[in-house]
Amino acid sequence: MSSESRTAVVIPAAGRGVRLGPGAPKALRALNGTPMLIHAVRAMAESRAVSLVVVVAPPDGAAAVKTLLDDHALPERTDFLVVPGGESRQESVRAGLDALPPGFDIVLVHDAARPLVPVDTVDGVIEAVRDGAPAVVPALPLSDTVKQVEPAAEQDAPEPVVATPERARLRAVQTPQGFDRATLVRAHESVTGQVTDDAGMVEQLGLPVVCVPGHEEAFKVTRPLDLVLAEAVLARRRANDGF
Ligand SMILES: Nc1ccn([C@@H]2O[C@H](COP(=O)(O)OP(=O)(O)OP(=O)(O)O)[C@@H](O)[C@H]2O)c(=O)n1
Ligand SMILES: C[C@](O)(CO)[C@H](O)COP(=O)(O)O
Repeated sequence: MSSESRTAVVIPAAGRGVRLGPGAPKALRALNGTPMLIHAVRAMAESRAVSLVVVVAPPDGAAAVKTLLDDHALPERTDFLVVPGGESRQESVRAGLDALPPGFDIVLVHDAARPLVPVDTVDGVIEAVRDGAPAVVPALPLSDTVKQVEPAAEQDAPEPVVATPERARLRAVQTPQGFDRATLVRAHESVTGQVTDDAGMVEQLGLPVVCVPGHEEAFKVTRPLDLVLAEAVLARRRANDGF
């Protein structure tokens, strides 16, 4: 794939954010006064390689998300589309893919819930796809030892440990995940089971997926403590910009 290849990003933003607690859909909640989704959109549009961003809005919230995008300053070189999402992340990504116009050979899929990913991480993923990998995921080594368990039937009941995978061979994967468009479309057309990320669908096609370095600041806002961390990261960026 050449450096002439055009890149689009699909941002699934249709989740409710149940683990974050009661409130508006997660992507619309504020971080430092600005909706998480706007941070995520800006993070993608900061890459000069990205010329289209497709936002997948909560099913009944597409009009509100369009207004939100219109009301915030975003780079003029990037086009934006908004489509309604589905019941699962997988369905939402599929809705975004269906809305992609022709002419984009590289597609990134980026969680609205990872609003602070640095542009160097985004560019690293795009570069690896341009270099010929059909599927690329940013990833970090784990800090904790991981146990495989037999899940308990009751919440908080003790769970028997089945195995301890070798930590050095494990990675925690983030987004944006990057794909050769035809590969991602084929994965979404042919893989029907439950998956938790798009690269997992490509794996199921038997195609290679590679990891490139992720970034600590690309963490996913999932639980309330993550909001505290996200605001602290933004405060640190502001302080650094001040010097
Ligand atoms: N039906 C869904 C579910 C999730 N997502 C998006 O997928 C990303 C990752 O999902 P997650 O962090 O699990 O978000 P939620 O599903 O909102 O979280 P929860 O499971 O706590 O409800 C988020 O940007 C979320 O908006 C989506 O577009 N459509
Ligand atoms: C895609 C993802 O962010 C990669 O780590 C993650 O799998 C999404 O999981 P979620 O439980 O749907 O947030």
